[in-house]
Amino acid sequence: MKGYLVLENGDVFPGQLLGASNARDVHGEAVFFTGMTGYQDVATDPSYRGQIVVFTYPLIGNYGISDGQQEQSGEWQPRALVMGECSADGYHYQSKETLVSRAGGAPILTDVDTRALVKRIRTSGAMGAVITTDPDAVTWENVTPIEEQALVKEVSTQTMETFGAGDTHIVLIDFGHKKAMVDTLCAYGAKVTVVPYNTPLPTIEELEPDGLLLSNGPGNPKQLQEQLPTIKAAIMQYPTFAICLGHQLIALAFGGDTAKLVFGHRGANQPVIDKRTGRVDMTAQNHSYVVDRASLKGTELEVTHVNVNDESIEGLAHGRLPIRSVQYHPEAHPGPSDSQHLFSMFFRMIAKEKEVSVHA
Ligand SMILES: NC(=O)CC[C@H](N)C(=O)O
Repeated sequence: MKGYLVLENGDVFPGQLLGASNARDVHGEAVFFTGMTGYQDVATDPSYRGQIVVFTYPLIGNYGISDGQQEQSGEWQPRALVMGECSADGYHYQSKETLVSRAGGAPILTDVDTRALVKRIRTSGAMGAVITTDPDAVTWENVTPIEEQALVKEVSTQTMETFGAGDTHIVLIDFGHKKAMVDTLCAYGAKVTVVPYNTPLPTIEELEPDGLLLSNGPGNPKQLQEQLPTIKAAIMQYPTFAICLGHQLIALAFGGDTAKLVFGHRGANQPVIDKRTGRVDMTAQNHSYVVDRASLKGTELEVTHVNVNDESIEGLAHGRLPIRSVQYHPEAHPGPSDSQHLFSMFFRMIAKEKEVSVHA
C-alpha cells in the first residue's frame, strides 16, 4: 500500500506502507538513527517511545529478528519505522519472525528517499510527523508535542522485579530501561532490583541498595520535575551511576538545566573524550536533550566527558559524592562496547564506599 511521511513543516515523503494494521494516521517525532545494524535493539528500546525512527542505513531487516538477545524490552517502542528498503526475511537468526511481524501492526514505511528526509531533519530539526495513507487529510489538532508528553510512565515497570543473585545489590530506577543494562550489571556480579520510576525513598531504603542505577528513558527530562526531590535525596545517599535520561535527571536534581539539540545524537559512532584521561571511546547514543553547560555553574557537578563532534556534555561527576553519569550508552545495544569499563568504575565506586563505611 502506498504510504507517506508528512513532516509538520508540510514536506511529504512517499513510500510503501508495510505492517500497518489499519489506515489510521500515526503521529510521532521524526528522528534519525545512523547505526548500520541494531534495528531490533532500536525498535525495542523504550527511549524511542513517541518517535518515528528514520534509518540512514539503506537496508533494514537483513539479518533477521533474534529470539531475545537483541530485545531491549518486551515491547515494540517507536510509533513507526522509516527506511530505504526492508528485507522481507533476514538470514542469520532462525526466528520465523520478520521485522514486519515483530512490529505487530506498527507502521513500517519503506522505499523512502531517506537521504533527502534526513537532510531535511538535519536542517530543520527533529519535528512532529505523521505516517498516513492520505497526506491531504492530515490534521495536527489535538496532537501533544513530544516535549509535553509524559512518556516515562508508559514504559516504566509497574512492579518491582529482581534479576541475578550477586553480592552487590543495585536498585535500578526504571525510567524505561534497556534490558542490556540489567544483563551487564548481572554479568558484573550484581543482584538488580528494577523499581518503578516514582518509587518513594523509604521503599528504596528498605531494599538496602549498595548502589543506584538511574536508567535511560523517553521524552523530555523536565516531565519528571515532580520526581526530582526523591531522586536528589536517593542519589545523595547511595553510590549512583546514571545513563542518558538518568544523567539529565542528575543535572536537573542538582539545579542544572537541560536543552534540546536540533536533531539529537542517535547512532553507534559518537566519539566521546574523557577530559581527565584523554581517552576517546566510540559510543552508542540515543538522545535529543543535553545538559546545559552554563547551568552547572554554582552546582557541585563537574563535566567529565565531552562529545568530540559538538562539545556537548557527555558525562558528569559530583565533586564530593560518589555520583557519576553519562549521556551515552555503555551497555551498547546497539553499538560499540568501548565504554563498558564505566560499569567497572561503578562497582569500584561501590566497593570504596563499603570500605569507608566499614572503617567509619
Ligand atoms: N536514551 C535516553 O535515555 C534518552 C533521554 C532523553 N529522552 C533524550 O531524548 O534526550
